Amino acid sequence: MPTPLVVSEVSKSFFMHLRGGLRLPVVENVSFALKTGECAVLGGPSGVGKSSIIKMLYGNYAADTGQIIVQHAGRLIDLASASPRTVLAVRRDTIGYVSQFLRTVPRVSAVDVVAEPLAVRGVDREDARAKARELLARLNLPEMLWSLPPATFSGGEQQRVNIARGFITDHPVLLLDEPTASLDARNRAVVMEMIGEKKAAGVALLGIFHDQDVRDAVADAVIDVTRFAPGKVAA
Ligand SMILES: Nc1ncnc2c1ncn2[C@@H]1O[C@H](COP(=O)(O)OP(=O)(O)OP(=O)(O)O)[C@@H](O)[C@H]1O
Repeated sequence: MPTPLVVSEVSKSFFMHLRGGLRLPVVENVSFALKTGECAVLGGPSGVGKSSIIKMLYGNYAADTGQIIVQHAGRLIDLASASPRTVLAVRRDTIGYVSQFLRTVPRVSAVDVVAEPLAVRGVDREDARAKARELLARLNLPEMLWSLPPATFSGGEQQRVNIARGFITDHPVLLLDEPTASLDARNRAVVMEMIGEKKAAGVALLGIFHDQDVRDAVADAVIDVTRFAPGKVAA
């Protein structure tokens, strides 16, 4: 089965410059591969480093050591040593990300927030908006909110805008950081269905899921992050 993303011996520490340069090791020797058409889930207790791993894969956090190899534009790229320009190109075309919280932009409507990733890839703006409306309707966001900026939306409404924005493109790799944390059962079910459709389309997904029922429904593989605790030799 094709592996669009391979993580090899990645380690990460945080340096607390305001605490006398204290070094906080978080994960060591992180190694796994994502498979096309499957959803892998990062497991382990709070604080073990799940979000930090996702953020390294998206280039938000730098890895200290190791490689993050992604198939991008017909080539293999090591994200751990890629230039910022390459990281941005990978984000536009290859790796999508649904973060836990929506970063709102003042005065931009929910529809345009969702449509933007398609628009930057050259899709006609009206076509992008039509697809955005379709996703917002599917995620049961009330139509009267579509033309408003999401800054004042509830936590669950903002999360649905964020999910629509992350799912609107056809990135071959999709990272999900607790996308269902603030959702009710009806909308959690919609997201589980959307994840199933991504798998069927051949997308490789990596997620963190707070809810056991969502995890059980979507996970093809569980990556236990306690294996990568500092001082342990990863199996
Ligand atoms: N930017 C940062 N600066 C300093 N320490 C950080 C930073 N980000 C994360 N950490 C620390 O790294 C450790 C792992 O955090 P991370 O958020 O990756 O854990 P997690 O497994 O996702 O936790 P949770 O399930 O609670 O979300 C924690 O001890 C956290 O305090």
